Amino acid sequence: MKSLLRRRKQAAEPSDLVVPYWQWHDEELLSAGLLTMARRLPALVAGALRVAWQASRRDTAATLGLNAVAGFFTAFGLLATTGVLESLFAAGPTTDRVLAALPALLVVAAAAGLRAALLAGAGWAQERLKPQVERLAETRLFRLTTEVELTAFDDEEFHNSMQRARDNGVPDSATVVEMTVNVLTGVIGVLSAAVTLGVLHPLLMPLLLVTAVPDGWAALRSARMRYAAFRRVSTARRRKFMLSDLMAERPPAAEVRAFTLRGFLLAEYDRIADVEQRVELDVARQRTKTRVAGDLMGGVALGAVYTALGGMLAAGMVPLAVVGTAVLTIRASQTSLAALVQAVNKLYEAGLYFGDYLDFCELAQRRVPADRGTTAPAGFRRITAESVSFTYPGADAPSLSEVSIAVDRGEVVALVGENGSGKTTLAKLLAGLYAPDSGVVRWDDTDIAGISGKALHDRISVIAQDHTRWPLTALQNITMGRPLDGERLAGAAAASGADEVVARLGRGYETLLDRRFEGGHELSGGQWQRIAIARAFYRDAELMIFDEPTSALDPKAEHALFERIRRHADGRTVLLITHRLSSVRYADRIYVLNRGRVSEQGTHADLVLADGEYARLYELQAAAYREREARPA
Ligand SMILES: Nc1ncnc2c1ncn2[C@@H]1O[C@H](COP(=O)(O)OP(=O)(O)OP(=O)(O)O)[C@@H](O)[C@H]1O
Repeated sequence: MKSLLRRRKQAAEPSDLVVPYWQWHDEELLSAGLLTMARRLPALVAGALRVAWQASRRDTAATLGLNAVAGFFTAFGLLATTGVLESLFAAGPTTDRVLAALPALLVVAAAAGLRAALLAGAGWAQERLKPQVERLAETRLFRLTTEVELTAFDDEEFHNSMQRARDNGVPDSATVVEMTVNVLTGVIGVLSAAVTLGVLHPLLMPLLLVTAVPDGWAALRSARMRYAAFRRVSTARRRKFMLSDLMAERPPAAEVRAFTLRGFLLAEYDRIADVEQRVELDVARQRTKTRVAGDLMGGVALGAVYTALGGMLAAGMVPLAVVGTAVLTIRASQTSLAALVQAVNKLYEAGLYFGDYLDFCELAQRRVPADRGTTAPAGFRRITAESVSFTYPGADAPSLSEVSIAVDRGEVVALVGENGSGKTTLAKLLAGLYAPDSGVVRWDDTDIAGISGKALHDRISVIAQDHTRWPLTALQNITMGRPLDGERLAGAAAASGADEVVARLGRGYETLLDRRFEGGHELSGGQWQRIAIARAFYRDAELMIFDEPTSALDPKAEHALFERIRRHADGRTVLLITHRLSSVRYADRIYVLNRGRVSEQGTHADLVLADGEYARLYELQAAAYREREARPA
C-alpha cells in the first residue's frame, strides 16, 4: 500500500514532462557555439541538395543555374551604375549630364530586367521543388514505418523519434531545400556585391562583413533557442495531443461523459499546457532580448561603415561616383544579406528538425527486418513453437516462458487462459509478428526467423482482438487491398455472416464505414467482428488466427459462427483464442496458458477428465449458463 501511495505521489509530479534520457545530449548540442553551427551548414546544404536532386534534377538544376546567372547580372548592373553616377556627377548643364548618363542607364535597366526574369524562373523551379521534396521525405518515412518490426511500436524512444520526424522533420525537409536555395541565392547576392566593391576599391570589401556579423549572430542564436524549446517540450506535446484526441475525437466521447472525465481531462491538459506555455514564454522573452541586441549592434555597424566611407572620400582614396555606387551596393547587399541571414537562420533551425528526420530514418532502417529470402514451405504439415520465451521491450517480466505447442494442418487448435496469460502474444509469435527472445517457431522444419516477413504473412490471416476498424468501404474492409474476386467475396461474407451486415447498409459494399465522413456508417461491435472474420476468410490463407473473434456476438450468433468457421476452414488450420469455453469444446486440441506458461493441454474430454484449471473454468461457465437457462423469463 505504501509503495502504491509513493508511486501515486510520484505520478502527481509531471514526471512525463521532464527531459527524457535520450535528449540529455541535446543540451550539449544546443550549447555549441556559432562555429559549430557554421561547420554544420555545409553538410546541411550538401544533404539538402542531395534530397532536392533525388526529388527533381531538372528543378534543382534550374533553380541553382538561374540564380547563379542572376547573380552575375546583379554585379554587372551595379558596376554599370558607376558609369551613370560618373556622368551625373560630372561638370556641365543638367540636361547634358542626364543625356550622357542615358547609355549606361539603359545597360543598368537591361541588366535589372534580365536579372528579374532569371530570378522569376529560379523562384518557379524552387516552388516546384518544395512539394516534390516533401513527398519524397514523407514516402520514405511511411515506407519505413510500415516495414519496421512490430516491437518498434512498443518502444518509447522509437515513438518519440517517429513523432518528431513526422511532425517537423517531413515539413522541414522542404524548408531545408527551400532555405538552401535561399542561402545560395543570398550568397550569390552578397558575393556579387563583394565583387562589385572589390572592383571599385579593395578596401571597401571588408565593410560588408562589419554589417553582416550582428544580424547573423542574433538570427542564429534565436533559432537555437526555438529548437531548444521544441526539444524540451516534445514529450509534453505528445501527451497533449493524446489528451486533445481524447477530448475531441468520436470514439472516447461516450466514455468521457459516462465516466464524467471532463474535469479530470481538462485538469491534465492544463497541467501539461502550463509546462509548454512556460517554456514558450521564456523563449519569447529571450528571443526578443537577442533581437534587440542584434538591432542595436547592427545600427552601430552601419554607422561605422558610413563613417569609413566618408573618411575614404575625404582622404581622396575614392571618387564621389565610387562612393555613391558603394553606398548603393552596400544597401543592395544588405537586402541580400538580410535574406541570407534569414535563410541561414531558418536553414539551421529546419536543419535540426530535418536532422531528427534523418536520425529517425537511420533508427528505423536498423529495425527493418533483413530480407531473409527463404519462403515458407508450401503446404506445411505442422507448425510448432519450441520453448519460446518473450518479453516486451521495457517490460519487467516475460509474457511467455518456455512455451511449446504444435498445430497440425487442418486442425482447429484453441488457446485459453486468464486475461494476461499470454495467448495473444503467443499467437503473434506464431504469426511471425514478434520474434521470440529464445526458442524457435517452425513451419515443418523451417525456422520462421529465416522466412521473409511478407512471404510468411501472405500465408497467414490474423484477426486481432483489437482489430482495426478501417475507415474504408465495407468492400475494402474485406478485400484489404487484394484484387476483387466475386466468388471468394460471397463465400467469405456468407461464412462470417458479413453478408447480413452488408445487406443492411445503404450502399451495400460501397458504404463507407466511418461516420466522420459524409455518407459514412457506423457498425456495432458484433457487426465489425463479422466484417473482420470475412476479411480472414477472403485472404484465403493456410493458417487462420482468430483472437477472440466472437466476443461481441450473442451466444446464438457465436454458435452459428463457429459452425461456419469449422465448415469454411475446409482443410485450413485455425488457431482460436477465446474465453468462451463452450466454443472450444470441438477444437482438436486445447492449450491452457497460465502466466505465460502452458499449464494443460489436450482435447476437451482429456482436460475435463484431468480435472484441472480448464475443468474448473468450464464447469464455472457451464453452471452460469445452466442457471441463466433455468431462470424464468
Ligand atoms: N505491447 C505490450 N507491451 C508490454 N507488455 C505487454 C504488451 N502487450 C501485452 N503485454 C503484457 O503481456 C502479458 C500477456 O499479454 P497478452 O495480451 O498476450 O495476454 P492474453 O492472454 O491475450 O490476455 P487477454 O485474455 O486479456 O487478451 C500481459 O501481462 C500484458 O500486460
